[in-house]
Amino acid sequence: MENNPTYLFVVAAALQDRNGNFLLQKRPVGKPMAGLWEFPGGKVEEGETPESALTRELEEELGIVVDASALEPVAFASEPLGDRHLLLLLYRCESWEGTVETRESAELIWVAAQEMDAAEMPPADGPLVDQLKLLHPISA
Ligand SMILES: Nc1nc2c([nH]c(=O)n2[C@H]2C[C@H](O)[C@@H](COP(=O)(O)OP(=O)(O)OP(=O)(O)O)O2)c(=O)[nH]1
Repeated sequence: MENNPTYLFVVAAALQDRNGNFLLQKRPVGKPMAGLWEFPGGKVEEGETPESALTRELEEELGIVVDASALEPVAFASEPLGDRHLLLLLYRCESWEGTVETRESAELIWVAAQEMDAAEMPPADGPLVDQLKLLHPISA
């Protein structure tokens, strides 16, 4: 799908800590939409499932190991992005191995879904944030 000229296929994670806050990272200088806050993740590459792509991205970007079974689908976005069409799958994840730390010099913040409106995010993310606000509190 990565090379499909029509679709940009992206996966992202709403990592949730014990306080119920979610992780956002700042898109680095040099990338499109630099400076906006986003959910960690990235493009699905050829031969990957969405879940294997996301576990790869989380290890590359944050140094954590996530089991695909811990990825809970919560929302998706489907909208034009430049001359392509973005399909973004968002998963919630509450458990991982390792300590979250940026591997790509990105700024990280933990923030409640209810407070995410204050963070400037890509246009596709607004409805995703709305879905996070509706989620039940984290499991015991
Ligand atoms: N990771 C992420 N990407 C998002 C979000 N919202 C949103 O519109 N996007 C878009 C921005 C980009 O066009 C695309 C992700 O591409 P990217 O370039 O960051 O992915 P990547 O990590 O695979 O990057 P690269 O290896 O190509 O440098 O999805 C979001 O919340 N998280």
